[in-house]
Amino acid sequence: MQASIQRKASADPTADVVFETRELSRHYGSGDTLVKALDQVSLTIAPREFTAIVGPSGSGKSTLLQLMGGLEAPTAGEVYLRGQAISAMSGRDLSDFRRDHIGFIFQAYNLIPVLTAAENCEYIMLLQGVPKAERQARVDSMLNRVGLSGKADRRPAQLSGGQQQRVAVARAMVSQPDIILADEPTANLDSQTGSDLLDMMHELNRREGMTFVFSTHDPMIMERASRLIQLRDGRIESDEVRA
Ligand SMILES: Nc1ncnc2c1ncn2[C@@H]1O[C@H](COP(=O)(O)OP(=O)(O)OP(=O)(O)O)[C@@H](O)[C@H]1O
Repeated sequence: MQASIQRKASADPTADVVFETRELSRHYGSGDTLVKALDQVSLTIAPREFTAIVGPSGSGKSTLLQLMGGLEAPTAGEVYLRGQAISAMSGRDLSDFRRDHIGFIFQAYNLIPVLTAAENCEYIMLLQGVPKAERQARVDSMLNRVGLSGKADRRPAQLSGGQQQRVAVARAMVSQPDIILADEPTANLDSQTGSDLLDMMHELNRREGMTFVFSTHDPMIMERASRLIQLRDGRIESDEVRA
């Protein structure tokens, strides 16, 4: 009995882990100017978590998110997404993997200014070779879910900051990634707009099971988070599961 349970568990060791970091470090400079932005951080993220990474300025939050997303290379340690070592990939393999498995939401929205809201959402699926009819159906459905179906043909400059960030959420979700990494997504929004955006992401998390990891100073994100990871000086100071 015991043996069969163990065999079943080892058949898919990543089933209950989306993300894992092992002894992850990122150092800048050397000698007297050495900064351990991240220092041997090990953590796992389970499916459907709504995790906030918090901590004082300079504690390593953005660095951790950048390393988790493969946007920066670690000095030491490993990053795994669904059991695949992102930290061992480079070049085209890394960018293709990132495109297909990770959604990013940035503080400054980072939409392509010459494309409409719909085209911004469609862009990654174009690169993935998703057929046109499916692209359009997914974009329509996603823009509807973020409350922007009437604004599909507007370019970013014709949208408010909150609406642009909704497009960014739709763009991150529409290619159905394993996880969404959001770096201070509400930092440029007024509190009502930020609160509405968070309610929307929380709803997507609960209804569709999308896994989110935020780096943030925003108390509104902390209130809604199912898990709070507190960093200090590049290390995990506390890790609290709340739901
Ligand atoms: N490119 C870099 N070169 C040198 N030091 C860096 C670099 N990037 C980050 N650091 C340093 O690493 C440490 C962690 O920075 P990081 O941006 O991850 O912190 P943070 O918690 O996100 O801060 P904030 O809340 O202010 O955004 C800081 O001491 C920072 O100065």
